[in-house]
Amino acid sequence: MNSETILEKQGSVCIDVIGTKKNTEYAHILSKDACKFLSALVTQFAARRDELLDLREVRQAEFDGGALPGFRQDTQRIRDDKSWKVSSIPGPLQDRRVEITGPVDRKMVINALNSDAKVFMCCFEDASAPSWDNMINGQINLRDANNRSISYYDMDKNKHYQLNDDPALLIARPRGIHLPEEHIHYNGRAIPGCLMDFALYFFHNYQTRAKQGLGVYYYIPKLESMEEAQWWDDIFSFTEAYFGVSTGTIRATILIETLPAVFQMDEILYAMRDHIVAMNCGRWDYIFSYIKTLKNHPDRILPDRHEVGMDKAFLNAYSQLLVRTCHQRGALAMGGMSAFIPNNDPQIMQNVLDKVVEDKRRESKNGHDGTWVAHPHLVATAMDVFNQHLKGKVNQLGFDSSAVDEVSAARLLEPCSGGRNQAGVRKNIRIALYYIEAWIQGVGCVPIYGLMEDAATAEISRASIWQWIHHGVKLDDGQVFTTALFRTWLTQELDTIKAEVGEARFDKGRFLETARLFDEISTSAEFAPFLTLPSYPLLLGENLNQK
Ligand SMILES: CC(=O)SCCNC(=O)CCNC(=O)[C@H](O)C(C)(C)COP(=O)(O)OP(=O)(O)OC[C@H]1O[C@@H](n2cnc3c(N)ncnc32)[C@H](O)[C@@H]1OP(=O)(O)O
Ligand SMILES: O=CC(=O)O
Ligand SMILES: [Mg+2]
Repeated sequence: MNSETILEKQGSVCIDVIGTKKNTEYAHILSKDACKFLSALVTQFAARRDELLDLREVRQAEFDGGALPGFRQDTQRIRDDKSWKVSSIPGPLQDRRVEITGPVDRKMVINALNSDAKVFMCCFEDASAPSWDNMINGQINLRDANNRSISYYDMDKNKHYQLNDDPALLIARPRGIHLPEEHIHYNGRAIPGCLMDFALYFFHNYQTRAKQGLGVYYYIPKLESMEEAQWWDDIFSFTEAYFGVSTGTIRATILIETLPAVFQMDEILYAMRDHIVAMNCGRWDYIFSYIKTLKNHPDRILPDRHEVGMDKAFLNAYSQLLVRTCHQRGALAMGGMSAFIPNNDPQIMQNVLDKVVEDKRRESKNGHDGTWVAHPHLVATAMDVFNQHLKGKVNQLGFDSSAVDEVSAARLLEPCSGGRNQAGVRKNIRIALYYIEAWIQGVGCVPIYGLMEDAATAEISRASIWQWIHHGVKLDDGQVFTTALFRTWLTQELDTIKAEVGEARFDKGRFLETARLFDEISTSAEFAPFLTLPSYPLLLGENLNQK
C-alpha cells in the first residue's frame, strides 16, 4: 500500500479502515460517526457470523455424506401453528409488480430509478464486484439517489442524467454473509462485507427517507437457515435501538435462493416477523445451491445449464411453496429474474420478449406478487403480464393456493433429466472465463451470449464443471468428462475467446490468470463454496496496485 493508504483508529472505535481517502466524498461516507456505528455492529455481530458460517460447513458435511435436506423436526411447531403472521406491510411496499435490478453504478442507478419499475433493487452483491471503489461509490450513489440530488454526465454520449419526478422505490441488497471486506479490519481480520453495506446504507439514508415517509428497505441474499435470519433480525433491532427509531423502520425482503433455506421458509418468516415483508425466488443462486448442496449425489446431477428452466419440476415446486408459505403468513411472494436481455436484432428481440412473457406468465399464475427484470426495456413487458393477471389489483396476497399439489421434500429435490452435451460444457467454460475476467476487473454484471450473467449465473456454469469432472459424467457423445478433457477444452475455449474478442483485447485483459484460477477451482478435490471467494484477491490485487 502506498502513502495514500490510511490506517484509521477512531478513539473507542475498534475497526481499522485501510482504504484510501480519495476525496471528501469518501471521507463523508466513512465519517467518524458512520465508522462508530459500523464498529458497534461488528463488535456485536461478527463472531456470530463466523459461527453461522461454521454451521453451514457442518450441514454441508452431512449432505456430502449422503443426507438430503429436509424440513426440520425441531421447528415443527412454528410450521404447524397457522395463527401467526408477519407484521403488516407498509403502504410503499405493497405494490411490487415489477422490480428492476442492477449494480450500484451511478448512471445505472439513475436509469433504473427512472425505468417505470415499481422498485429498484440496487445490488452490492450478485451484480457488483466488491472493489473498494465500487462499494464506496455505491454508497455515495445511493445517498444521492435517496436525497434526489443524483445526476451524471456521460461524456461519450454527451448526455446528462437526472431523476424524473416519480422514481422507483429503492431497496438495497448488501453482500452475502460469506464475503469479507478486506479494507476494514476488526481484531486484525477483514470484517463481513455485508455489515459494511448494511451499516453505511442505513447511517446515510434513514433520516432522508423518514422525511419522505419511508423506512429503510433491504433485500437479504443467500440465507441458509432460520439462525441466519435471526442474526439479521437482531442486527435490525440493534440498529433501530441504536438510532432510536421505531421497530419496523427496517423492512427486509429475503431471497430464498439456497436449497437449505427452502425447507425453512416458515421459520425464517417467524424469526423476522417484525421486519420481513416478502420473500423472493432467487432462482439462479437456487440452482447453484442445488448443485452445491447435492454435489456428492450422483442421482441429482443437473443437466446442461440451459435446459434447467423454471418449468422443471423441482423449480416449479420451489416457486409454488414460496408463494403458499408467504401468503399464509401475510408476506409478499416475489418472482425472479429471466436472464434474457434486449437485442438490436428485431427477430432475436422478439424471441427475448416471448421468453420473458412466458416466464412472467408462469410466475403470475403461480401466485407471485411481482417479478424482476434485468433491463429497463423489459419493464413494460413484465408489467403488462402482471397487470393482465392481477386485473386492477397490485398484489395477490389473497391468492388461493389450495389447488396446488402438496409440495413435499421429494418434489423440491426431484432429479432433473436432460442433455449432457459437449457444446454445453464448452459454453459453461467460456461463460465462466468471460465472467470471472470481468469480475476481477470490477464489473459484476455482463451480457454474454445474449444473457445477463452475474455472480449467481456464473456459479452455475463453474459448479457444473466441477461436479461433472468429479463424477466423471458420461457426455451424450460417449466421452467421459475428466480433468484431462476439461483442460484440453479450457485451452481450446481460451482460443475461441481470443477469436471472439480479438487479440488486442485478449492480451490487454486478464484471461490467462482467470483460466489458472478456473482450472484450480474446477479440478481441486474440495469444492470452493463461492466463486467470489478465491476471485476476491485478484480483484483486490488489481485495485491495490492501482493505488
Ligand atoms: C441473479 C441475480 O442476482 S439477478 C440481479 C443481478 N443482476 C442484475 O442486476 C442485472 C442488471 N443488468 C445489467 O447489468 C445490464 O442490463 C446487462 C449487463 C445485463 C446488460 O448491459 P448492457 O449490454 O450494457 O445493456 P444495454 O447496452 O442494452 O443498455 C442500454 C441502456 O440501458 C441501461 N441499463 C441496462 N440495464 C440496466 C439496469 N439493470 N439498470 C439500469 N440501467 C440499465 C444502460 O445503462 C444503458 O443506458 P444508456 O442508454 O443511458 O447508456
Ligand atoms: O439473486 C438472485 C438469483 O437468482 O440468484
Ligand atoms: Mg442471488
